[in-house]
Order: sequence, then structure tokens, then C-alpha cells
Amino acid sequence: MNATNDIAGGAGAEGAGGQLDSNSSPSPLAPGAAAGEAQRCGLIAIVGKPNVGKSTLLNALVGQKISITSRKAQTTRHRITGIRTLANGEGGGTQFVFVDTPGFQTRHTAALNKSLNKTVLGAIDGVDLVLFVVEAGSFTLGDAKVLSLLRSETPTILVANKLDTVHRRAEIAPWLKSMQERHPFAEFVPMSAKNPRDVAHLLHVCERYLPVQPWWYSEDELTDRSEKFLAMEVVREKLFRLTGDELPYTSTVIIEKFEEEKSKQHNRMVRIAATIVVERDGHKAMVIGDKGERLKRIGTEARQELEKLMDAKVFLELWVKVKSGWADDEARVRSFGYE
Ligand SMILES: Nc1nc2c(ncn2[C@@H]2O[C@H](COP(=O)(O)OP(=O)(O)OP(=O)(O)O)[C@@H](O)[C@H]2O)c(=O)[nH]1
Repeated sequence: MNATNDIAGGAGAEGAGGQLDSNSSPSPLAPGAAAGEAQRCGLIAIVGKPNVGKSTLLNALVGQKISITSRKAQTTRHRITGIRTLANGEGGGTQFVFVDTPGFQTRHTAALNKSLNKTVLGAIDGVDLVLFVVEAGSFTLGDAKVLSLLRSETPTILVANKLDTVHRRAEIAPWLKSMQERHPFAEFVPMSAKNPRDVAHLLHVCERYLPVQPWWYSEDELTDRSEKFLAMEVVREKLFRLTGDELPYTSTVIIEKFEEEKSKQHNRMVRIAATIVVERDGHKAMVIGDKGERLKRIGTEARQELEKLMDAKVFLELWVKVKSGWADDEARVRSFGYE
């Protein structure tokens, strides 16, 4: 891509908006698709050392609470943190699917987790685009460590964030040049995650790297169905997070009950019963943990996250069953979420 041009453009201008060459190599439309109806959709990972502004950027890029309605396409390795759909009103437009990168993004908890591979490399593998975030004008050992994990085959945009804090703009040009030597970045975007115009511009830049393909998620609001799905994913995420690598991925979570109830105390109240299905007694013991401690933690963490995501009081009841069936009737362990 036009790295040199972008550097020159980015460094000379005051803000970040509109500095890049927006005509650089857009991917072709699908055969037969009219321009207006064409849909683009793809995965974007935001990586960077702590405190460079990844969460701020993600929130600004997503621009709203995470909204997911269904999952037509599986992204088994990836854990989705947010989705932004920019529809063009003619049935086309772009859907940006942001994925979590464990280890780099510690503060922002994910809504969905289908992650089978919890390593950073696994998270980055298979994405269409990586946003490597640094503080504009700075490159430390921490940045270098993260950068060393990135592959040159995946298009990577250098996001030079917090540009608003750089007083000597003239120093940005040589700095960007030095960054160009460190990695074959596709483009350079000096910006501030706190400036909506810059964020809109970054989305526009990202758009071109996402393949032409139908959206994976519908663009509308959360539905009951999606919340049920969300519940399953959240319990599953906690289950695998808290059992480590010991538990086989054949273990599943089934939502047995998902009911909204009227409540005088709470705006919304949702009662959920979920069953964790494992293959062996040994796995069941692993999930339950010593005196039920682990299962209790899975339940508490899942409930807390669901309450945040659904903006509701959640009562979550968790069961563990062994698939073989014979142990089912003794499988009720305890319920969670009651105070
Ligand atoms: N001035 C300025 N501050 C910013 C900008 N973007 C983020 N910040 C601030 O930088 C700090 C860190 O931002 P976060 O979004 O939490 O950074 P992070 O990379 O997600 O950090 P970790 O969760 O620790 O990995 C916060 O105080 C933000 O308000 C920016 O563009 N300009």
C-alpha cells in the first residue's frame, strides 16, 4: 500500500482525518454485485501494549453497545468484542467485526467467546486486518514485543493514537518513517481515539481491507434469541477460562430456560438455567471443583457479565451433566445468582 505517501500526508496535516489516499487498491466487488448492494464483512483485531487506548478506540469504533442477533458464520477461533455495521441504505455497506486479543486487551471483557485458541497469535491468525495501536511519536520495548508477534502477511495498519497530546507535530514525520522500517505496515493513521472525525476516518480506511461477502450478523437490535445465544456463549467462555486447558472442547452449554420476568425492584429481570454437558465423570468433577467452588465462580462471573451486557438483573442456575446419561439425576449441583 501507499506507505510513503501516507506518511507524508499524515505528518503534514493538523488532524488525522482525510490524510490518507482513499483510492488505494480497494478490493474488487463480487461478480455481478451492483455497487450499492455490495456487502463487505471481515474480522479486525486491535492490538497494542497496555494503555495505548485500545479500549477507547474499540468503543469509539463500535459506537454503541455490542449488538449481535445471530451467528450465521462461525468464527470458531475468535472472540467477538464488538460489531459495527455501516449500511448504505441500498442493502450494501460494511460490517466490521472486532475480535479480542487475549493478553493485550485485559480490561475490556468480551461479549462473545468462541475462542478455542487463547493465545494472541491464535486470535490474530485468520483476521482480515490488524490495527496496531501505539502512542503517536513513541515506540517502546512493550510496543516492540507486541509488534514482534504480528505477521507480515496480515495487513496491518499502524494507528498512531493520542495525536492530540503531541505538541511538536513536525516530529511525527521522521517517527512515522522509522516505524515504516520496523514492519511492512499497510497504512499509517495518526489520530485520536477521542476525536469522532478521526474514528470515522479510520473506519473508512479499514473498510477497504475487508472482503466483499455477505454480513454475518444482522444490523438491528438485540433480540431474545440473541440474548439466549449470548448467555450460552458467556457461560461457555467462563467455563473454559476457569478450567484451563484440561477440559475437552467437546463440552457444551445448553440453555434450558431463558425467561424474562416482571419485577418491582428491577427494570428487567431474566431467569436463566444452563446445563454444562461433559463427557466423563472426571470432567464433571473438574467443572464443579473443590466443594463446588469452581462452578460457583463460573456462575458468578457469567451472571455478572450477562447483567452488564443485557442491562438486567439475572438469575443464573447452572447444572453439570455427564453426556452418558447415567449420572444425570445426581447432577444438580446448586444454583447461583440468588442473594
Ligand atoms: N489524550 C488522549 N487520551 C487517550 C486517547 N485514547 C485513549 N486515551 C486515554 O488513554 C488511557 C488508556 O486508554 P485505554 O483505552 O484504557 O487503553 P488500553 O490500551 O485499552 O489499555 P489496557 O486496557 O490497559 O490494555 C485512558 O485514560 C484514555 O482516556 C486519545 O486519543 N487521546
